[in-house]
Amino acid sequence: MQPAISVSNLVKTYASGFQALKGIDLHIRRGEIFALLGPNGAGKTTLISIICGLVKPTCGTVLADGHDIVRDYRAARSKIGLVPQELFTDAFESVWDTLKFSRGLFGRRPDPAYLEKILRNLSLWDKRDTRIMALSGGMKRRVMIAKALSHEPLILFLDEPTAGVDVELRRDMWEMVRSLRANGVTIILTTHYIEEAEQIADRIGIIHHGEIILVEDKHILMRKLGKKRLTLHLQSPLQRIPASLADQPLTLSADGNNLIYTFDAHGDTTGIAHLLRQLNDLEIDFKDLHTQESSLEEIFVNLVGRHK
Ligand SMILES: Nc1ncnc2c1ncn2[C@@H]1O[C@H](COP(=O)(O)OP(=O)(O)OP(=O)(O)O)[C@@H](O)[C@H]1O
Repeated sequence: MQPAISVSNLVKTYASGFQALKGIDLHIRRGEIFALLGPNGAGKTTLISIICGLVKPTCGTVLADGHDIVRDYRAARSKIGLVPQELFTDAFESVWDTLKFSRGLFGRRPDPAYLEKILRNLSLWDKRDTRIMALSGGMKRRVMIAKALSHEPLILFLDEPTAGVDVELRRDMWEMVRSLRANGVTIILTTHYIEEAEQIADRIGIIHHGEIILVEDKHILMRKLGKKRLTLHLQSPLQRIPASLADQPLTLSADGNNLIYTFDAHGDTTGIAHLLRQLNDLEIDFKDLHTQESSLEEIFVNLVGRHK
């Protein structure tokens, strides 16, 4: 099947001479939720802005649902909904008129029932006649989402959708994202809340210094790069890690009460049995122990750190 978005050898050099994207290749599958992660300044917004036709690429091609975003801009753009990072919309218009106008811009026939459904899903129906300027920040953000959906796009971009929004809106948003995906919409989101990507995304892409350094199925990524941690709660605190354990991947908590052992969950051996024997020989007793898997956040920090 043709990908929802195909990006090939995409380069962006800004007028300042700064190269924000250095030859990106990326294929977004139909109907997936793709989380694009990267530190500040990595190039996420630049990439999204090019795909949505807001910024001109220096070279390379982007196809949205098979349409070239430069040569066949209108067709490509009509497939895409964008919820930008910044809030901007016509302050004097009512919510309803804004949506109606936005749908019309894409040449779509009026469909009040569809617009009503979006507004109800976003808890904006009661505000349909309110001018945008009279809405709270969170409601304005909901309007941005409603606007992005007004022309029934196949592909939805959410650029930092939950930055500064309250818990309720965040929950509504993820519920909506899941139901859009169930209806076949492809969703690409950027977020700084990596635990959100961990919860919601099917695949993860990591961009760093204008390059895609990894694209992977979330579960595979976590299995491949995830580490496990064994924490031993000691009977009596240690001052320091004994010299005979120096070659072990151990850390001691600041209060000396916990020894933390990191191991590869998928290696042939974990080394735990050996460690426990060593502790026994050293007469280091523990009251309790527990294991924990590393989060996507830890994997991310580790990967980005390695590509500094
Ligand atoms: N108009 C511009 N002219 C020159 N440089 C720019 C321009 N817009 C962005 N940049 C630079 O390009 C790089 C990528 O910026 P971009 O906004 O795409 O990053 P980002 O990954 O979205 O970051 P953030 O997480 O902070 O939103 C940054 O170094 C930025 O300073």
